[in-house]
Parts: sequence; structure tokens; C-alpha cells
Amino acid sequence: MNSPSSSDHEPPYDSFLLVSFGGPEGPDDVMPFLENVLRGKNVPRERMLEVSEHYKSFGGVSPINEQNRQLIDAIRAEFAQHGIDLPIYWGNRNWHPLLPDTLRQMKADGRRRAIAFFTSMFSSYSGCRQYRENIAAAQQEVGEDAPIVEKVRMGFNHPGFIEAVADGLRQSIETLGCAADQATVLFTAHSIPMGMADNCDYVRQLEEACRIVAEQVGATDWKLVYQSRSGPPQQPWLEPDICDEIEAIDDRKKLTHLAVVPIGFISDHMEVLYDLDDEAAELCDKRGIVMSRAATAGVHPGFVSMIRELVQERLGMTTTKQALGTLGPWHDVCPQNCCTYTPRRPVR
Ligand SMILES: C=CC1=C(C)c2cc3[nH]c(cc4nc(cc5[nH]c(cc1n2)c(C)c5CCC(=O)O)C(CCC(=O)O)=C4C)c(C)c3C=C
Ligand SMILES: [Fe+2]
Ligand SMILES: [Fe+2]
Repeated sequence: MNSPSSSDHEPPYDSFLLVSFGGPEGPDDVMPFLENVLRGKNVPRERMLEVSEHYKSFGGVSPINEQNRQLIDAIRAEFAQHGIDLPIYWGNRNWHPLLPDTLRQMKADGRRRAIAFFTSMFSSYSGCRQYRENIAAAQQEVGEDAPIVEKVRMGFNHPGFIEAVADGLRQSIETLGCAADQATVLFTAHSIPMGMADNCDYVRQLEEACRIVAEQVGATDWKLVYQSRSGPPQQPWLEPDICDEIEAIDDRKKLTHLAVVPIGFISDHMEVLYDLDDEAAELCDKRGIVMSRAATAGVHPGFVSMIRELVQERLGMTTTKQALGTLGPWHDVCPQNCCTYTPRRPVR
């Protein structure tokens, strides 16, 4: 699915592909989008309808597509500034522009081999293997001479991503008006089923990124929590949920100031706006807790420069691979068993 970065038989890289999740752009898109997201996943129909209401309360428009357009503009400027001459394409898993259409266009434009960036900073089935499967399916659909697509390594511990998250947290703590070592900090990421978490380094990478950010900012009271769980109650997913944790801390020691850092998401899409800015904020309000939600990486210059540096690595324009902390630069090419998903039987 993701062949080695260079070989005598392969054409040179001639394009860049942003691979993302996609989101509805109007009320009529919401249900077909959610059908796409949840195909093959053990998620109750009631949860799908509940999430559809979140989207509909925002006019059926997810901000994710506009955020990706802005990211593409920023990447284009960054590439130009650093002499990277690659046309940029964009394809999604769940909504237009869909990957098969993008690969078809790339083939028509004569593109033969692309460097891809997935909008997921942490390894999981959803953020790694499923995207590679989506690309393989799109290549099949396009047929002979579909472009080869090779992803850059995961950037969870790259200094550019860490800088973007750390800046968001610093700003949040400033808004709260307390010292970094006085703030309670909850880093949050998308919950996933244990059957997915067991087969990838999602939690290990998240814990490491949170630790590095907290250390850079000087935050000592921090914890990684999860949000946006979609499974049936009997199925184990990663815990604790952010709202449960807020209640537990508040019951234990009367929480006054809380910084919430959506480290698991690169932009302010629906799961951030609804689950954090509405639900978690409402809970904090009810309990008299002052909450500040940190900005996501978005188009932070550090984040955009990280994408450019990861591309430069693949182009052979640099021999240095930057990574903070203890895990080192992640693999360029996913091993055979990378990020598999074997759903666990529900506990009865
Ligand atoms: C079994 C796992 C998951 C289910 C079920 C699930 C449902 C679900 N997700 C969204 C919307 C988004 N999810 C996003 C990221 C994301 N989702 C999962 C897992 C499940 N989601 C993971 C592991 C991740 C992080 C990695 C990734 O794929 O990005 C995002 C953000 C995507 C981005 O590019 O930033 C969105 C949006 C919905 C609506 C949904 C259905 C109930
Ligand atoms: Fe999701
Ligand atoms: Fe992987």
C-alpha cells in the first residue's frame, strides 16, 4: 500500500496530496456523509442521528473543508518560499472532493507519484491504515496508471506540531489568568474502540506529545482524556471521557480553572466545536469552572513548516529528521501489521 520512498523503477515525486476526512457542506449532505463515516463500524443508529443533529445545528456545514482549503493555501505559500515545486491536490475519505475523483484528475494531469499528508497526527486504523486502504481502493477504481501515493511519517513529536499545540496552550493559560503550574490541563483526543487502540501506537504517541507540550509550557497538572465516543455501551472504548473527568476532578478538589487542549485534532471541526465548545463548556459553566479551549494547530506557521519539512525529507532535500522526546522519528513506510483493527466482541 505504501511502497519505499525511492527506487530505480519508480518515477520521481511530481505532486503533493492532502488526504483528509471530509465534511458536509449543507443540510442534505449530513446523512449521506455520516453513512460514509460509519460504514462497517459498530455504531448504533441513535448515535448517528444524535451526531446528525450536531451538524444540523451548524446549518449542516462542517468547518473542516474550509479549514483544509486554508491549509492548502498556507502549504502552497510555504512550498513556494522553500523552492518546492509540486502541484497540490486534495482528496477525502467521506465527502467531496473524494479520493477516487482526485486520483482520476491527477492521472488526467499526468501525475505519476505523489507525496501524501494525512490530516491525522497520531497512528490509528482511522488515521493511518484506513486512509491507505482508501487510497488503494481509489487507485483500483482509477485503474491502470493511477498515481502512486506515499505518505509522510506521523508528525506527532515533530517540533513544528508541538510548537503549535504549545502556543495554543500558553494562550489558553493566559486567558485563564493563572500561572502554568497552577492550571489544570486536559489534553483531549478522539476516543477509539479498544480493539483499535490495542493494535496501534495511538495512546503511546498521544501521551508522549502531551508530555512534551506540558513540559515546554511548564504545566504540571495535566492528563490525557478522550471525547466523541460513538460505540455501543457494551463495547470498550478509550477512557476517561472528558466530561466524566471534569466532574471527577471537580468532585475531588473543586476545579476552578481548566485549559482544554484538543491535541488529537488538527483543526476546529465539528467534534471540537460541539463536544468541547458546547458540551464541555456548558458543564464547566454549570459547575462554576472557568474553562478555556486551546486553539488547534490549523495554519499555525510551526505546523505548516512541519508539513513542508516532512515533504523535504521525502524529496531528499534534507537528511535531518526532527523529533522531540524519546520515541524518535516515526517510520516512513508502515510495516505490514501497522494500525490493524480487529473489533472486540462486546462485553455482555
Ligand atoms: C471506530 C472509530 C471511530 C468512529 C466510529 C468515529 C465516528 C465519527 N467520527 C466523526 C468525525 C471525525 N472523526 C475524526 C477523527 C477521528 N475519528 C476516529 C475514529 C472514529 N470516529 C479517529 C481515530 C480519528 C482521529 C484520526 C483521524 O482519522 O483523523 C475527525 C477529524 C478528521 C480530521 O481530518 O481532522 C472528524 C471530523 C464522526 C462525525 C463520526 C460519527 C459518529
Ligand atoms: Fe471520528
Ligand atoms: Fe500505521
